[in-house]
Amino acid sequence: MLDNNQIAAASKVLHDHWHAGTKLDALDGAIRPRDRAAGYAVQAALEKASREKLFGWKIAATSAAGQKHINVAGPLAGRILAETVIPDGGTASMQGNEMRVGEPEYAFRMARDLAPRTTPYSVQEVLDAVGTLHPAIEIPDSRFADFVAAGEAQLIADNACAHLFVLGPATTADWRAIDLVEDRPTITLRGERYIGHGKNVLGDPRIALAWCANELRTLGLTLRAGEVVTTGTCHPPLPISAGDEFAADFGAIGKVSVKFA
Ligand SMILES: C[C@H](O)CC(=O)C(=O)O
Repeated sequence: MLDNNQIAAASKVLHDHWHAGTKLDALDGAIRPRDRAAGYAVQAALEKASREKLFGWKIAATSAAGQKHINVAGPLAGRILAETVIPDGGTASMQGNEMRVGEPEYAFRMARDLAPRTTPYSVQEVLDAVGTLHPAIEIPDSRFADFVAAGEAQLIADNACAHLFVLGPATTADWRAIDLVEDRPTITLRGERYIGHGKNVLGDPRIALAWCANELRTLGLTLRAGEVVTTGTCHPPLPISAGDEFAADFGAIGKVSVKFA
């Protein structure tokens, strides 16, 4: 495990690259996290260093395609900072973005805090604390030039590939009655249509949400009222370029879009 100085040094390197829009090959051996716990410790320090308000949480790699994209075996949690949130219909800069993909996602906003616990939360317990469901788009990136080689501990330290995030309006329909497993949003990009599938997200986006609550629980954290959790891409990451518009229509759940400049 890294000591506090090593954690602070690793988070500073990542923070500086994040803000300069530059990439690194790997964290130096002396400050490189080697396991998930060390990765999350660096990520927490990164949040502190940013002095930004926490908007919510992202889950990377809840789908087979997401896992393949960053070469990990299962989900990783990351923080969404307020400065990285773009309004629905707004414009995202491609500057410094090497990953260059857009991802349609299901996002939940918490209505109330989850009470801290030592035992796992059930899916229903977490859902009972949710207020709203939203269509969302994630625009991930990595501070590692070769994110496929970085490994899960470094990817967790680097905030689970968080970069930019677009939250659509809250679903007006009774979202609790919608079958999220069989939901199939349509993504329109450069005149082509792509169909996502709720089932791709850990079998059910609600299971992904509960995974996040339980992952945070093991870190001594809990989901809080107002926080948003975006559950990971429901379609293989779609390549994007400046000039594109990425529009996702989730049917009864609603629509969300972003332009790239
Ligand atoms: C960056 C990767 O595509 C992982 C991810 O953010 C996701 O699966 O969602």
